[in-house]
Amino acid sequence: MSRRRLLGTAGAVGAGGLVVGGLGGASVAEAVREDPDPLSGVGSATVPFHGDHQAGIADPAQAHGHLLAFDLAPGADRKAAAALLRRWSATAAELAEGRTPKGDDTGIALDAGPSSLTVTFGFGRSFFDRTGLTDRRPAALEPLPAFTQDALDPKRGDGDLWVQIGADDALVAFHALRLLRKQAGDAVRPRWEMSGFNRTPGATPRPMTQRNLMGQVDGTNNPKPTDPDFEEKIFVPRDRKGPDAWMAGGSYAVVRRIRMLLDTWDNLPLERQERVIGRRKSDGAPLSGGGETTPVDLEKIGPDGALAIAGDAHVRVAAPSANRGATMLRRAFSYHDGFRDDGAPDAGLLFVAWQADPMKGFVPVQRKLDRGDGLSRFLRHEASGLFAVPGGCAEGEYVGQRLLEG
Ligand SMILES: C=CC1=C(C)c2cc3[nH]c(cc4nc(cc5[nH]c(cc1n2)c(C)c5CCC(=O)O)C(CCC(=O)O)=C4C)c(C)c3C=C
Ligand SMILES: [Fe+2]
Repeated sequence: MSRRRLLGTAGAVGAGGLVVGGLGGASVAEAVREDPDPLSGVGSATVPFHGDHQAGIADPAQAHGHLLAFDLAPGADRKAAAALLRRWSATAAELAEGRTPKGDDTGIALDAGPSSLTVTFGFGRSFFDRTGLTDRRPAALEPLPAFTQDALDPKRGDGDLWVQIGADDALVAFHALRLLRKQAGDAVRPRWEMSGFNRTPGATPRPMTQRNLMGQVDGTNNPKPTDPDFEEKIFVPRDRKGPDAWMAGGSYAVVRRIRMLLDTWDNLPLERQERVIGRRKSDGAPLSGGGETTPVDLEKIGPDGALAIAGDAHVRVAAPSANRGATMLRRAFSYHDGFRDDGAPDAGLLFVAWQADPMKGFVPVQRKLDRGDGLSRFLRHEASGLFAVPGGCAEGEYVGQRLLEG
């Protein structure tokens, strides 16, 4: 405690500095660093909450993630939902800046900086009926079609409200989860929660594309914010008109819990693993040649006279060029929830795909993968959700305000 001072009043020290949170009970004074040690790069990194788009979409996926869905409690109406989103937005904005919301006595994130915390809010299809807003429900929220290989658990899918939390520190991420849950009180009932992870920044000698639990470099051919058509493919146009004009600047999130049959996969020889994806495992380079970022050549014939990228290789079947340009931004977290009764790991990918319209992103691609993807033998789609994620808000506003007050 040598560098700390106990304050008799509640208060938070702002961004850049830090500190915050109480030490336990509500009557306990808050501990504040008088002369804080500088934060590491990871701890001090911030992602602004306010902006045209919500945070947690086009920025890199963090090391820790929580995906949560809530249903509105019986009797909670549009007004209650508006009050909740106002409160949640204010809290998310404060946390993203490294400030502690008034009254936070958890102490969970004490000492830590914002660590690239993002909180992203979305609405599920059922939200609109529950709040009397059915006529404002976007057509894009039509339920996803059933895919033949789906084995979905409805209790772990969909929901009225969806929250995605990401941070490069596990306690910072949990802190946000804890506060948002507390603030929601009786207005909502938790429906499902899934937690996941990615590689921690700084764990590799240089920044690299993530690896998934199958060991593959995953994310290479994602659309980039610098691509000329990125905005158009991923976000709803800013000049959107009609009943869902409130979605301007927003995006649609498809969330799939995809279990990997890791024991089966790990028994597959390397060469066959690479054939299934169409890329090298070591560095993610396409089997058609070059390095990780070399464009995939789907026409290339190998020395054996066969296609270098097999007919059922995942990258061939999923490629935009094979799906009339269908494009999505994949921003996933790995998960491991212990072991199943048969001893196999309950592990895989919390796959989150972002697009301006699911019918021009996830749906056509998944239809094709469902039929002809070599990777699907090693996967089980176990839960699914589709959420309308409104555009970002300015300071003093809240996410979803145009819907809830428009
Ligand atoms: C419906 C869309 C997709 C699902 C579901 C999906 C699941 C899934 N994918 C991997 C691993 C990799 N996917 C890769 C590329 C890739 N995947 C999709 C779509 C879905 N994947 C697309 C559109 C692409 C890009 C295709 C292209 O344009 O080349 C790759 C290669 C590296 C990369 O580009 O990211 C890997 C590896 C897993 C493990 C998985 C389910 C658990
Ligand atoms: Fe994929």
